[in-house]
Amino acid sequence: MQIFQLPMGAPITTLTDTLVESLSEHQYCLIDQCLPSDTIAALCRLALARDQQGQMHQAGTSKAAITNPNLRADRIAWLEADDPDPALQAYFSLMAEVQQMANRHLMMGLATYETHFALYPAGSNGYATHIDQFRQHATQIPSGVRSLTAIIYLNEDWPEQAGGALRLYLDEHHQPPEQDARHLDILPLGGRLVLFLSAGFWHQVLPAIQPRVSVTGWFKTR
Ligand SMILES: O=C(O)CCC(=O)C(=O)O
Ligand SMILES: [Fe+2]
Repeated sequence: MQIFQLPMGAPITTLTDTLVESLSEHQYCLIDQCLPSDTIAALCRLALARDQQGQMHQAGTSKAAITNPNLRADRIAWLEADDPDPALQAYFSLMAEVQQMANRHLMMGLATYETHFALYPAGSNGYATHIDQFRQHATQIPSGVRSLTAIIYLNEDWPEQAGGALRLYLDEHHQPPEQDARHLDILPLGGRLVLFLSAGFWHQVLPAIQPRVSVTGWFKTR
């Protein structure tokens, strides 16, 4: 598994090269330190504060896309791009850059972005194996569908024994794959950005013994 580390204050060309190369070659991309650590910490505090203020709600699942609707443990709060919070502004700017790069260099035609904080409580079961996009008929042009998934993890540190990895299944499967099918286990380390083609990967969140905080979004094509 290749994980790119962005040097502090890396020029945007470094991010572009990494993202474009990795997405076109593997259809996924992992970048550590995607935002300064104080921004990640501020986002984490904000997510926890919103939870404490009762602004998060139990996430639902879309029937056709999930194998076991009883197994999605996170609480979520949707986010608005015009939120004045500085950490959220930094987050939305980074996502705007990602969108621009994907469109300019990979012709992805990404038009809109929807995003939420997610908080999996301590001892949660995670999120059962699912895919973020309904499968389209090969001749259909996808429209208004989730095309690129973007997750940034917000826990400052994350010991491996805490569980909670994102298990990304690597091969194409027409049905949810068995747990031991070829996969990557990606630890939810603060500042780590994971991008993948929404239609391309079955994935799940493994059970975690500690609270797991992230911000997850989807770029949609029109
Ligand atoms: O948090 C993660 O690692 C993945 C979350 C996810 O798959 C989803 O919200 O659709
Ligand atoms: Fe997902």
